[in-house]
Amino acid sequence: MELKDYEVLEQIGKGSFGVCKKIRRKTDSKILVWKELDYGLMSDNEKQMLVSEVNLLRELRHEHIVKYYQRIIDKNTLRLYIVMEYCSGGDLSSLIARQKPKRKPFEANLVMKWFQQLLQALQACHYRQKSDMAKVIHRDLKPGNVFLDSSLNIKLGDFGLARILAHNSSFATTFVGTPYYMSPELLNNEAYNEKSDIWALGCIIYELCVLSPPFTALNQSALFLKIKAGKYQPFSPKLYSQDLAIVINKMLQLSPCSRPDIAELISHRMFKVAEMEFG
Ligand SMILES: CN(C)CCCNS(=O)(=O)c1cccc(Nc2nc(OCC3CCCCC3)c3[nH]cnc3n2)c1
Repeated sequence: MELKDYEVLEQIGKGSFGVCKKIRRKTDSKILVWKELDYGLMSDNEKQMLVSEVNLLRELRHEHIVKYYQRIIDKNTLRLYIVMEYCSGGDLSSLIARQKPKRKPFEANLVMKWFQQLLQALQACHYRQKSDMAKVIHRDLKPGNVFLDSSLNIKLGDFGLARILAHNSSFATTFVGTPYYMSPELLNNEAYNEKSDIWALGCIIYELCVLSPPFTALNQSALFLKIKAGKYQPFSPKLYSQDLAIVINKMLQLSPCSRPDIAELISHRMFKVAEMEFG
């Protein structure tokens, strides 16, 4: 397939990597998206990193990870197009923003479903990382990178791209969001590890229950102090199980080794109850 095999429908948004557009495949009218990246300003090293990130994207196949279809390189415009599945439910950050004015947090069953699906998606990534020692994918886990399909199932977005391009000065400066989900170890410039994802996931699940992240501040330095202090407003368990509140608290432990890992979380009894009730 080439660029001419697709029809551009509309621009969905702009990310640190470039532009995201909704497209239609002409052969079967399937709706997809592509992300356009300008690699014209990239050094050879950055291009190499981009190639390896895209190759990793191709290998991550999981029902709760956005499906990668193909990449198209346009040597005339020095642009890379990455074709992926379109998630009609949009991104979680927009969903939370729409839920907030209703002052009604998400249903407990929905939060547990999304929690379980996010854990399954992360497990697929971590497993992949383990088997391929060559490269650990840095995940930029945040609600804006978590999408939903038409049945409100989770589709974890393409994190690697944002990270790769963040190294590229021209990209890093233009799109800097507030790093609400940054873990204490990352603030201390320690190595990124799987437990950093557990922290970010804890922040996201907390936000689904409270409709705001556990750590907020008016500026970045105040936010960093709050994260390093690790103190946050406990959410009222009246809408959610005590188990959930305890698990989130463990995921937001300052020291990475005190946080549970994916395996512990996936097998937690709080998911069992849900399965028993709804089979
Ligand atoms: C029911 N409605 C209220 C739902 C509103 C929802 N419809 S919507 O307005 O077109 C809409 C909104 C946001 C996303 C999507 N689908 C989507 N977005 C992606 O990336 C967005 C991009 C990410 C980086 C920053 C800029 C935006 C994807 N990447 C791979 N697959 C993707 N799918 C659709």
